Amino acid sequence: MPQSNSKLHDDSDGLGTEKTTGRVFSTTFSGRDVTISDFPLPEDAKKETFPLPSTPDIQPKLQKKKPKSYNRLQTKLNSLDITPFLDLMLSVAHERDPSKIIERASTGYKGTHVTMGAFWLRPTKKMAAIVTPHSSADTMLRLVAYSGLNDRSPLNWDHALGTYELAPVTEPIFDACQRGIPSIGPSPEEWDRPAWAIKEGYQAYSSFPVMYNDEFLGILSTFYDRPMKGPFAQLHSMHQKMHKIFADTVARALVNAVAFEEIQKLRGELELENQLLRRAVQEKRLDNNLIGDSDSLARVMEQIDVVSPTDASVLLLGESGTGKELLAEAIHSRSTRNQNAFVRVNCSAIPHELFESEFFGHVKGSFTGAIRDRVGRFQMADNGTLFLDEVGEIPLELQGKLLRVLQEGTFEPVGDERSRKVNVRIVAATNKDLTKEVAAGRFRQDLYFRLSVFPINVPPLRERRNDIPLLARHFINLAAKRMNISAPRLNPHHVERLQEYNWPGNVRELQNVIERAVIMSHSGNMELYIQDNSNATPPQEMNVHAYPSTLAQATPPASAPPPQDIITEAEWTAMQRENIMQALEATNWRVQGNGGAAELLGIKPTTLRSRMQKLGIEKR
Ligand SMILES: Nc1ncnc2c1ncn2[C@@H]1O[C@H](COP(=O)(O)OP(=O)(O)OP(=O)(O)O)[C@@H](O)[C@H]1O
Repeated sequence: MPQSNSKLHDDSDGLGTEKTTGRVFSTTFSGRDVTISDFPLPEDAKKETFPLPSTPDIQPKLQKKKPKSYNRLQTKLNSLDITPFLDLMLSVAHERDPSKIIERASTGYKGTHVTMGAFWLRPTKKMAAIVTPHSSADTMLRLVAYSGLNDRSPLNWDHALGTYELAPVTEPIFDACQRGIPSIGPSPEEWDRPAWAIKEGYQAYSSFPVMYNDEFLGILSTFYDRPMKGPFAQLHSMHQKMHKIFADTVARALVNAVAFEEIQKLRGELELENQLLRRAVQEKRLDNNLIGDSDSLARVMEQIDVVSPTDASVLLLGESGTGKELLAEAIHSRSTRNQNAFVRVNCSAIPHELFESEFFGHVKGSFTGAIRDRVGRFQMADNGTLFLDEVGEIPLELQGKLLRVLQEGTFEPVGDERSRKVNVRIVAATNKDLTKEVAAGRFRQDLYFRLSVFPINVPPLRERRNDIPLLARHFINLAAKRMNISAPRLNPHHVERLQEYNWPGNVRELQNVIERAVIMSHSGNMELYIQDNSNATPPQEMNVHAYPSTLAQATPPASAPPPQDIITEAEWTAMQRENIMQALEATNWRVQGNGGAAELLGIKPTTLRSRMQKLGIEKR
């Protein structure tokens, strides 16, 4: 049953006399905070239902004694327009911004004889978006909205204790509401009014708990300037029903809005995290893929850093297998287009008659075999990067069409007259000397100029031998991981041999040689099969087709390794020493434990220590 208050504190000294400029107030009374622990919850409290009072009949006495007043009141009640209330409830229910719900709540207290409305919230974690959780956790109430009589805004509302002063929730109200029970005081006799209520002229009140699924969120209260009894009991009863709807609507709207905000926040965080992860993956890919610390590769990377963020066309020039495609990917990853597609076209692999369709797409039926519409590479790369590998292989008669897209950004799919507009950044690569091709009339000069806005020369591997050990280790690890075996060791002798070789097939050939060696390795020992061509002069222009398979070139004789592979005892000791030093250096001289040098070398820490002693290895 709704409660009336029999016991009340005069809490004039607990009104929270501090003046504040905000609209959020601590609720204090009797000089202390109201805490939920002050009012232990009865076990079965939440299971009870609390019906509202049935609407009382207007006093028959009044009808008899003062028929005029009775009629006036009856007319007023009959003509009560609840449309604004319904509109307010709807707008609260649909609102997704918690602070706007609070704002609207403060406008919901209008009603005949309603002098003041107040909304207190528990500063729980759930409501953190609205009220900062208090250090005493969620046990204090805060006044988050209130309004004065009729249209007077809280700003102008002159309270006896000054503007913005707090009318605190009183103990009996709190006690009832936090158990989910409304607290009703229809007249001063049934409500032991505190001094501030007397001063303000509040004669009656009703307070409703704001509950969500048995959870007490706060209190909504209204105060009246006259006793709501006798002829006004019916009005008060109607107000209570509206009040109950108001409290329930606010509770649901608030919980939904807070949850919605939380979802938005999480979605934002997730998006950000995804972006960071994508970036991390990209950087990792770059770091993992582009191996090398030679000066010449560093110079290439400097140029890539400069040109990547621009939209300039880049022409990568270099022998086959030098890493031009990897560098093209690096340009894309470091550009502002990196969230969009990187599309590769190998111009040397497209049959002549399919070039146009490959680049620009086609519509169904435009030629024999065009059984459905096809999107061309330019369309796929819209807002991204199009990598034209082996660009020197594009037939002369198509070069004009390509030039037009590069100049105007428009093209027509085969069999379609409508132009398409695209925004594509071009990175091209070739192992041909394009100036010679231009001179020979096989490549359009205007297209050459268009493509080579920013030419980058990628040095062959033999001109950056410093990169060889790093690349070799990288490829050993990759191959071992793929084969699910532990990575065989690369010893100084291997390195020496790899660095002596001329690598006409560049990094691709090195990768092949290493992969083969890993496949053939036994118990961590690796044999390299490299054809000794150290004196061979690499051709000026080369492409993959002009060369026999490097793997075939490197096929070892079926017999045992050649005699030059045998090393002396002294060389062996030096190699061992070097190997141990490398492991120690790599682990910052940590001998044992996870990721320690002993683990790297695949031996026991005690064995490593005794070898270090034998070889005279001491920390530098
Ligand atoms: N710096 C590098 N670090 C790691 N791997 C590399 C590096 N350079 C090249 N590679 C690897 O070598 C192989 C050949 O590289 P890529 O295909 O990029 O060369 P390319 O110059 O484009 O060759 P082509 O002209 O024949 O198309 C690839 O497997 C690539 O991953």
